[in-house]
Amino acid sequence: MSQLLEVSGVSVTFDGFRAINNLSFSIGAAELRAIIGPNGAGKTTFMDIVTGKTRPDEGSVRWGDMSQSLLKLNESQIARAGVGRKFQRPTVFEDQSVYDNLAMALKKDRTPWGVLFSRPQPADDTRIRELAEEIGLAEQLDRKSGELSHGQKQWLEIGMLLAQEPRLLLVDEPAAGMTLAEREHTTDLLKEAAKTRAVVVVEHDMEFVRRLDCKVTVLHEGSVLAEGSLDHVTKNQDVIDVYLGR
Ligand SMILES: Nc1ncnc2c1ncn2[C@@H]1O[C@H](COP(=O)(O)OP(=O)(O)OP(=O)(O)O)[C@@H](O)[C@H]1O
Repeated sequence: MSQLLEVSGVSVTFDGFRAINNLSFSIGAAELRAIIGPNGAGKTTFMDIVTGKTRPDEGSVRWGDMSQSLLKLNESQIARAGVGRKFQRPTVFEDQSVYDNLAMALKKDRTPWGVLFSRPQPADDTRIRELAEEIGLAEQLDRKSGELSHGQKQWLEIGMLLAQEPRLLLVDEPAAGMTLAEREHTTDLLKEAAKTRAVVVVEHDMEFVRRLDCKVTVLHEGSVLAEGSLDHVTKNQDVIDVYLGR
C-alpha cells in the first residue's frame, strides 16, 4: 500500500445519531494534513477511531506496508504500532524538568519501575538533546516543566510524543491559547516532524492552517466535504455554505 493510513467507508452511530458517515481518508508516510470542519463535524470521533478508542460500526482502517487492520488492535497496541496522539491540553509532568520529561518519554523499559528509576544512557542523552533542539527547548532543559509557558508545554508534549517515534502523529488544536510567535514556532515544528512521518492536525484557526501550507480535509456531518489546498477548499461552494451556516 502506498499510503500509511487508509480509512475506508467508516461509519459510527451513537444512540441512533450517525457521527461518522461513510468516511474515507488516507495519508502518506511523510505528509502533513490539516483537518477542519465546524463543531460536531466528527473530527474528534475520527481520531478516536484511528486510535482505537471508538469502534466503527462498518468500514476499514488499514495501516502500514502490510495493510494491517487497526480495528483488530486495542488502544495500546495501536500506540505501539506507531500512532501518537496529542490532546488539546498539555499533560507534562509539571514537577519534573524538561530533560526528565523527555527522558521518561524515551524509556524503552515502560514498566513504572523502569520509567521512574533507570538512569538515562549516553545514547538517550544525545537523543534528549536532539529532541529539545527540535522542539525549541534546548535552553530550557533544566527548568521545571510547570514553569514553562503554555506554548512551551505544548512543544514539550510534542517532543515527548516524538521521543516514541510515531509513524503517525495526531494533533488536536495545537494553536489554541498560543501567542502569535508560539503559533509560528508550532507551525515550523509540525512541518519539520512531517518530513519523516505522517502528521494530522485538527485545527479551527484558519490562519494557522494557512501557515501549515498543506493539503486540507474538510469534514462535515461525519463525511469528507472537500479536500485540497486551503485556497481550493475555501472556494468550494459547499464549504462556504457549511461555514456560513446555510
Ligand atoms: N460518545 C458520544 N455519544 C453520543 N454522541 C456523540 C459521542 N461522541 C460524539 N458524539 C456526537 O457526534 C458528533 C461528532 O462529534 P465530534 O466531537 O467528533 O465533532 P468535532 O468535529 O470534533 O467537534 P468540535 O469541533 O466541537 O470538537 C457530535 O454531534 C457529537 O455530539
